[in-house]
Amino acid sequence: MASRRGERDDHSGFDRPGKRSRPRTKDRPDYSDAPLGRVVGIDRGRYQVRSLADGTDLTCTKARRLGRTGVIVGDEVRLDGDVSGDEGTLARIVEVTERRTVLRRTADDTDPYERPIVANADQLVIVTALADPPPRTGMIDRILVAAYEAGVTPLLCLTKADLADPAELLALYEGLDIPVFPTRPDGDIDALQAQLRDRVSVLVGHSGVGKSTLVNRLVPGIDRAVGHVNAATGRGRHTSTSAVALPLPDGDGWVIDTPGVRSFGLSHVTPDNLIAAFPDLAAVTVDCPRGCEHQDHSPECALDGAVQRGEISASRLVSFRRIELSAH
Ligand SMILES: Nc1nc2c(ncn2[C@@H]2O[C@H](COP(=O)(O)OP(=O)(O)OP(=O)(O)O)[C@@H](O)[C@H]2O)c(=O)[nH]1
Ligand SMILES: [Zn+2]
Repeated sequence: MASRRGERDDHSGFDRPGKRSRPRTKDRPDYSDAPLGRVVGIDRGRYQVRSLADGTDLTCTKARRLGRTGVIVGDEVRLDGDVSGDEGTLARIVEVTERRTVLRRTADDTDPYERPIVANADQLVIVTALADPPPRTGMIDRILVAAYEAGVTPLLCLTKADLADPAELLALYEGLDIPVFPTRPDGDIDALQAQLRDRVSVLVGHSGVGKSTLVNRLVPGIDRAVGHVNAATGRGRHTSTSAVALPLPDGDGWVIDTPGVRSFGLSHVTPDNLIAAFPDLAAVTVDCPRGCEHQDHSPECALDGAVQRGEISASRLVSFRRIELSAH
């Protein structure tokens, strides 16, 4: 049973029915002075946590009452147990502090199972190759929606600028006020580094776009495995398997690398939330008929009139209507 000992939760008894007569908050130990750490990786039930006090790397278990998926990469957590970080020791996560942001996705638009992927990111870097594999604007739009829904500021990093000109793609997004950073092997990444400095930035992109290559440049010495794009499918191998937070060498910033994704499901986003991710359009829809779905076929949708009068850009409306939430 030695291997299970680390999983035990001394406080799980507080959930027993007989103990409910007093308010539960009073039953809980007060962890407000317990040391803080940031979850930097999760692997087979063990949590890698970096102490916020002294930077020590700790291996942790999790209090059972936090639930099966209650702790995600980027979480700031309170720790109990052995926080020495010495070889073979285990600390325990006893509390997750309130998340400033939560990035979620679903496997596809019909998947009812929402996967929170990263907590507390300030920025979301959408990593898209300009070629090999070719850019998929539908995917960019979807990740943008997820970013707005999460309360995270989106940026666009366009890799492989040595292979194709970014102009065409940039034209599509010029009205969106999103910072754009083209990268190429023979160019510097100073502007991107300045944007990431002192912030927590999560990198999201299709497999094979060059995300690992980028992380290796941002965090020298980290040595993320670089895959190879399959010539037939244009897809990369899934060389990374779970999100991992890496400290940037200069300043207090972090990048959180996520596994390459092939799709970005939004079944957790309702149509109301979707329009909220397009604030310029949302302002116009107050003039729509009741129950308007704001689509091409929607009679008297106020968005069409606003485009005709030049009040909103046509490409913004196209971008919005391209995202069909099939689950609703
Ligand atoms: N020409 C060119 N090739 C690049 C560039 N960046 C990355 N590559 C190549 O693209 C391929 C995929 O790069 P990775 O960094 O493994 O891509 P990834 O997005 O991490 O892919 P997964 O690990 O599958 O998620 C590798 O062969 C890289 O050498 C670039 O800016 N220009
Ligand atoms: Zn409408």
